[in-house]
Amino acid sequence: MKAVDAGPGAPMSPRSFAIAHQRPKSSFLGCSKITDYEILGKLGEGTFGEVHRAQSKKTKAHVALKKIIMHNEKDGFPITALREIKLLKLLSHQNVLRLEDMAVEHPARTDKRKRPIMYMVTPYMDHDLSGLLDNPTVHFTEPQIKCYLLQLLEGLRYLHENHILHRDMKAANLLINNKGILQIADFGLARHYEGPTPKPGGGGGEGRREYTSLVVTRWYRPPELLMSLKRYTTAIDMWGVGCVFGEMLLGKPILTGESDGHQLEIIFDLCGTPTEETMPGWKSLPGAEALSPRPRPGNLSQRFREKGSGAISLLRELLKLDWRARVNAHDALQHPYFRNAPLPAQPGDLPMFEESHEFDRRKFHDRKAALPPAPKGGTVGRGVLDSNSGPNSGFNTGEGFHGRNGANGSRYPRNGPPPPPPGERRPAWQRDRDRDLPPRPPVPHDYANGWDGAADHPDSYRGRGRDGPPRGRGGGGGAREAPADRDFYYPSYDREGGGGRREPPRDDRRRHDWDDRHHDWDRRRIDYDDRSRNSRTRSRSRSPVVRDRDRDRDYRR
Ligand SMILES: Nc1ncnc2c1ncn2[C@@H]1O[C@H](COP(=O)(O)OP(=O)(O)OP(=O)(O)O)[C@@H](O)[C@H]1O
Repeated sequence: MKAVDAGPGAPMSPRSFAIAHQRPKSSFLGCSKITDYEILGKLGEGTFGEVHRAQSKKTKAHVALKKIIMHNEKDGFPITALREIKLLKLLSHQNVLRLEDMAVEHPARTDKRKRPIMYMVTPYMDHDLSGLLDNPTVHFTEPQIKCYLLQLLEGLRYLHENHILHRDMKAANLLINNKGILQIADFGLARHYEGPTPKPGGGGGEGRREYTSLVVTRWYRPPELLMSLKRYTTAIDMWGVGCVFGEMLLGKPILTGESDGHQLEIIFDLCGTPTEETMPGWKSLPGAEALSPRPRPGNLSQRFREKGSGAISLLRELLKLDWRARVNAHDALQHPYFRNAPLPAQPGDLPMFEESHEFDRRKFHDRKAALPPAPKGGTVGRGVLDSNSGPNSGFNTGEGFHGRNGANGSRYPRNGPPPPPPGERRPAWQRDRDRDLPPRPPVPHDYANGWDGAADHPDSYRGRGRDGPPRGRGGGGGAREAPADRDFYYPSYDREGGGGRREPPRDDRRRHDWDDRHHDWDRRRIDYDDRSRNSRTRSRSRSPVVRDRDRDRDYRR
């Protein structure tokens, strides 16, 4: 499909974008029944749903089914999921995951739930990059890294030229098949971008309007977002590409911050402390006011010295502190790194690997599984973990409409992760390997705090509703109910002595005021925590978010 650029002066509205991007009708099946697919096993558990592998009974093609879970049946089909579906239906590029069908599962007669469960159907991909990199038997060669990176940049150039911000660029969202094709997945946070599309030689350019800065998973979050820039650009995705590139080079994530403050610190360690030269105007960013980082030159060349000057040079371009000067996808594709030996491999020449998905590592390795997770929310929550059931569990069992079940909404029960289900796919290499990494970072607070999206355009692909106070349900560890007319998820902080999250008033003009008041309220909650617990209790019981904020405060001091 031809990229459509309305030109710098005339950004496209989501509606005109949709009209300009109609995919041929034949490329989308429509709505099938879940019984048209044979479920083969669980592939992943994202923030917003579970992903299962299945085979189409008609075509025999292997597919992935992403279950759209709803916390509350009465909330209806989540509008943010609708937006993700709508966007995915428009996109058509070799390096962007394609939505092929929607499948519906009607509840059994005996089932209490009334609404059907919907599944998004995409082609099955053998790996996600995160899972693949975690496999100790897999070692990427330089031509292979170049091949994946080229495909990632092609996919991103397509998205950016079409005014789409992905906003959750990370290795786990890059799917790879055994034909060597890489595809960008998970458009749950993507949105229409109203700024000018990046121009050759023009970096990311200047942002035109404000969006929420609480997007992108922490390890992949660029410094400008960590410092709360709201007028950001497509350059936020390019930072994520830099992190993924570094991760492919080193075989593990390169910036594994334990809190937002720590994340900034390690970015400064790598890229140098910002100055007016390297990041003009950084001091006036809202999140930088209290920062006085110790000066350091950055150690990028040192850390990647074995990877060659070409890789270092491209990495430097992608990990530029100054988002305006950060290389865009178009220019990155022209970087000499791809023209110098060893040349990029062709996808078809790449070796085949044992299938690997992030979920396997999370379930069997990652300490994240055992931690109380950061509050997560958004469109759809987490179903009950089908730990002790077969691969088809969750299908016609009614799980799709369950709420979250663990402490603080953990995907796991309070006592930590369950034992692996009998017979579930489990690559041998994942049983005996523990990597020395901190727990995976939480998804952006944005997912959790419905109000953050309020800064976004109403047409945002992940915009949030805004009116009315939430109806709290209280009770430790549970989710708070969202108002029926909205697709919010309110994580509960009751155990922390706070209440649930609140959301901004409907009136846009009051939104920013509200945000400020909300932050005050947040701070008060942290103070409350400090006062009300001795330090030992606190370190045991504070949620990661509150802990992060305390740590951030210390860093900022
Ligand atoms: N088409 C697919 N083929 C194979 N595996 C897939 C596919 N789609 C998703 N997965 C697996 O499921 C995981 C979660 O999928 P996805 O990122 O779309 O869900 P999410 O709920 O939005 O997750 P996140 O928490 O990252 O936002 C992926 O990391 C991947 O391992």
